[in-house]
This record gives sequence, structure tokens and C-alpha cells, in this order.
Amino acid sequence: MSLKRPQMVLLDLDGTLVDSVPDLAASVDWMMGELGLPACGETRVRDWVGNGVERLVMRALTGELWADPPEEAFARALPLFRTAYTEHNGRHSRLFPGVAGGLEYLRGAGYRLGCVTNKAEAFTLPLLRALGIDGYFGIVVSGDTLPQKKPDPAPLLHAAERLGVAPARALMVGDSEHDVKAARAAGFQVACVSYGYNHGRDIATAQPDAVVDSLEQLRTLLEAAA
Ligand SMILES: O=C(O)COP(=O)(O)O
Ligand SMILES: [Mg+2]
Repeated sequence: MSLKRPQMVLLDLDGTLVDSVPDLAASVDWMMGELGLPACGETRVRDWVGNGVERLVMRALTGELWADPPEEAFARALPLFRTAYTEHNGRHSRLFPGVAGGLEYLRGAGYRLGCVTNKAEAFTLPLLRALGIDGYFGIVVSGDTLPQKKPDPAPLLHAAERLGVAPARALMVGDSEHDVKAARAAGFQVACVSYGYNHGRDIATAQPDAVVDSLEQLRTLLEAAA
């Protein structure tokens, strides 16, 4: 499907701009060690990223995507994870191939840019700075900026309002079904990257308007937009 030319592009963080799994997995595994529990490893953690820090910790404790651990275990685990991730965040996280070129193109072509992530703000801003990409975004909406996270449309609508763009002229670029659902509910167009984290499922099944293999391919997509 071809896109209508947007005025604003909002980019998801984990799995879209940044491969953050090595640092997240190291932090989860340190937390598990402190709790006397077995490590989870990068492969499982990759399938658990995308719904914020609290849900990641719940997934590590239960081994399930949507199960709730006992409250007491969660209350012990969350501060341990936060301590570890404050330490590890950005250490081994890297931009995915094509991100630097893609952001440069988008800025050069005059698109208003924002970052909308479910990652908590205390981790989002240092990570964007560590990777040298904080300067691209006119707005950053983190997982705890508002009471709602993606797949709720509120973070996307908040960014659109702040940047003065109508939802119909906005494009969300993400890696997971939560990005697609949030974009649909907000009345945005949505493109997804094929390389990110989507709980191990092919993102095409979430039916975004387009799938790209690198952010550099956004150029082709946007230049073809009507
Ligand atoms: O789950 C997280 O903490 C971050 O996820 P997102 O950047 O893909 O929204
Ligand atoms: Mg993501």
C-alpha cells in the first residue's frame, strides 16, 4: 500500500532505532541472580521487550507474556532491575544498520520528528544521548510520560498535538503490534521495520501499511507517497 505524504514521523525506540536487548538481558539476568532465580538469556528477553519495564520484569518472573507474578516477588524484583539497567543502559546498545542514515534523511527532508517509546523516561533520555540521536527529536514521549502507554493511542496523539500535526498527516514507525495498534487507534499511518522485536512473530501479520528492512528504505517509501 502506498502512503499519503506525512508531515511528521514518530519513531519507536527499542527494536526500531536501537538494539537494546544485550543491556536489557544483562540487567534481567543480574536481577534474577540476586533473587536466586535462573537467568533468562538474550533470546527470551528479545521476545519480552516492548511493553515497558514493569511488564519485562513480570515476564522474567513468570516466563509468560501476560501472567502476573505474586505482588511481593514483583516488588522485590523491580527496584533490582532498575538499579541494574541504570548501570547497563547504553553500554552494549547499538543503533540498527540504516538508522543514522534514515534519521539524517528525515531531518534533511523537513519532517517533524518525535520518539514515542514504552521505555521509562529515566532510561530513554540517557540512551538517546549515549547514542548521539537525542538532537533529532522535537518531542520524546516515554512509557511513563503519560498514564497510558502504547498500544493506547494517547502517547502518539500527545506528540501530534505538541508538534502541531493532524493525525491523518502523521506516520508511526515501529517494530511491534503495539505500535500498529496505537497508530490505528490514533488515526496515524504506520510502517514497521522487519528486524525488531515483536514477541517472535512476523510483524507483517499485524498488517502495517508498509514493512521496511531498514530506516533508509523510508526514503523510497516517502518519495513515492502521494
Ligand atoms: O518495552 C520497552 O521498555 C520499550 O519498548 P519500545 O521502545 O519498543 O516502545
Ligand atoms: Mg519497539
